[in-house]
Amino acid sequence: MSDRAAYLRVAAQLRGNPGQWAAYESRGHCVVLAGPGSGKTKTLTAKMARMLAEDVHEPRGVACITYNNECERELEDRLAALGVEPGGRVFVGTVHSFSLTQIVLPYAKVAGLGLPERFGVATRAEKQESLAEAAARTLDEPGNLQDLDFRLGNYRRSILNRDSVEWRETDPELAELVEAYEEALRQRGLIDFDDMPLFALRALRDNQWLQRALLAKYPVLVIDEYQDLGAALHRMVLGLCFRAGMRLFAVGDVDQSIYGFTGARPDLLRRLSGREDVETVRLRLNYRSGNRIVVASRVALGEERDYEAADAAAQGTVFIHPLGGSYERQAARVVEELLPQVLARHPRLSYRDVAVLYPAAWIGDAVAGAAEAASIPIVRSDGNALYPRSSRIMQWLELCSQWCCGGWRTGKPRFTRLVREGRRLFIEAIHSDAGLLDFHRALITVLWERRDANILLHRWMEELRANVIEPYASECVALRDEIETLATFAARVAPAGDHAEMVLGELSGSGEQLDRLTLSTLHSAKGREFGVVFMFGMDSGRLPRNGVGQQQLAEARRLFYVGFTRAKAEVHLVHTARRSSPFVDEIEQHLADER
Ligand SMILES: Nc1ncnc2c1ncn2[C@@H]1O[C@H](COP(=O)(O)OP(=O)(O)OP(=O)(O)O)[C@@H](O)[C@H]1O
Repeated sequence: MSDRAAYLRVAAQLRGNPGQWAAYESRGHCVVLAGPGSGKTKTLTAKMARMLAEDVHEPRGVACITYNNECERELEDRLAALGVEPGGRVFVGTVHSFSLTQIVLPYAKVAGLGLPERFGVATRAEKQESLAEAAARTLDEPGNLQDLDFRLGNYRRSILNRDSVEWRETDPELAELVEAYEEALRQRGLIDFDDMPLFALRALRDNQWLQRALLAKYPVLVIDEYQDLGAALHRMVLGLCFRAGMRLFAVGDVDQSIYGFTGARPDLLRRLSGREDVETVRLRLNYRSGNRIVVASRVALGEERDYEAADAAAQGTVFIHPLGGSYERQAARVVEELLPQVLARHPRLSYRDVAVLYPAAWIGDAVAGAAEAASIPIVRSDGNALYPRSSRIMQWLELCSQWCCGGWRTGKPRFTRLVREGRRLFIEAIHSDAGLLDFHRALITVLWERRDANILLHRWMEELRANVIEPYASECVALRDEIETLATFAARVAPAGDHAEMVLGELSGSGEQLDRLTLSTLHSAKGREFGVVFMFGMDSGRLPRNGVGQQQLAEARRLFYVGFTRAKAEVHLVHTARRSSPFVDEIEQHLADER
């Protein structure tokens, strides 16, 4: 299951760092608390590979939970390098997918959750419809539905006990709205994303045997990015690990908590590490960034930390660029002037080592436009991307396209991976080895005939959708929103769509296209690293936004810190002339003091 030689090689690196080694050698509950680039994920993945090989015997396995699909993708890539493949005895996924696939779907009926036999996961449109109905029923003036959705989500995520006074009295109107909304969903035979961990918690709380069943399957629970995972997961951890007996290995950094608006609670990580039955390990060395970047990042955070660069010889550089004009003009300067200078300074780097990070997707439009005008290939992770890169079905489609564009010859990716990932995706529809064989056959039949990077994407997708995706997805309740995402994308590449000319090679990012400049929101860059990072749009009023309260201000600062600490060799802070963010001003002052 894991590649012993590979994880032992990593272990040899961890041995040189007493903290990493202590975590790797830990026997009981262990929490690693450390700053950016300190090797939390490296330690976690090596530890997981080791546990699968040495501590946890087949058929038992390890469940690994992380924040979102993007983080899952990063983890899976890193685990794959250690020979650990998700599926079977290894679960890797978000708290929502853990709740749905490991608890709610298999046990809803026996755990008495009161869900109909064939419930579905609501699409965006169905959620909106249910919310509109609930708002019309319970509120005199429903107002903006998007605002309501946001407030309702926060309320559901933050107050978990529905029988409590807190639930009824903190905001009685909102509590009533939530209940009406959930009722409207249930009448349609649906649950939504926030329901998943809530139902899972309820099932675990009311059924001791279910906790034991999970323990039997997964004696170890591994959690990455704990600071952003919220109250529901924390409750699950308390029950599963400290009462039922699962062993916990968690990593996180409260300074990188950037999802307060979705219910993240960094204090829960502090509480966890404060427990007497948990071994807490702290790491100080930053293996990613040059020393100047590490020192400046402490200024960016605005709090004293004792972090330092692991390699004192690597200095790193911080640049500040006040640029005039619109974001479009500024983006053109970045792409046409600054980027070539970077690549000239670092001949070993190419586009794939550089990221442009920005506070909001619409600012990314300017950068994407400039890159396109300069014929620079990009890969974009934000809400205005052609499709959400976090979508599981789109990730699988990318893999399939890579196989068709040469992977069938090079083994990158191997066909077995397409089948394995497909099985995870359509898990509700593939029940047996014979079923898996049918899936394998259907997939190879479609893909083998379409191994051509120049084929129009809509042609390729039409066949795949008709012969593989639709027959299997129709049986999967967990995939309904993913299918909606796929349909939106399919419409854009269809003959009447705005990307009708797109060919398969563009989806796969194959060949030369694999060397692409990363464009991402600061949020989506979490957990990643690049040789050079441009932080674009670092203007006052954008980061932080105008008029925000103390908590949001602190979170904006942490977001700036997260972006800053993605860089190994260079950070470029790009802002509109005379409109710099106060965070940029602080760095500028620090650089001036250093001189
Ligand atoms: N002991 C080590 N020896 C050499 N390189 C290391 C060591 N530990 C970590 N690294 C390298 O440091 C970089 C950062 O590691 P990793 O991504 O695991 O850090 P992290 O703590 O998860 O970062 P972040 O919280 O910023 O996402 C990676 O390139 C990793 O390979």
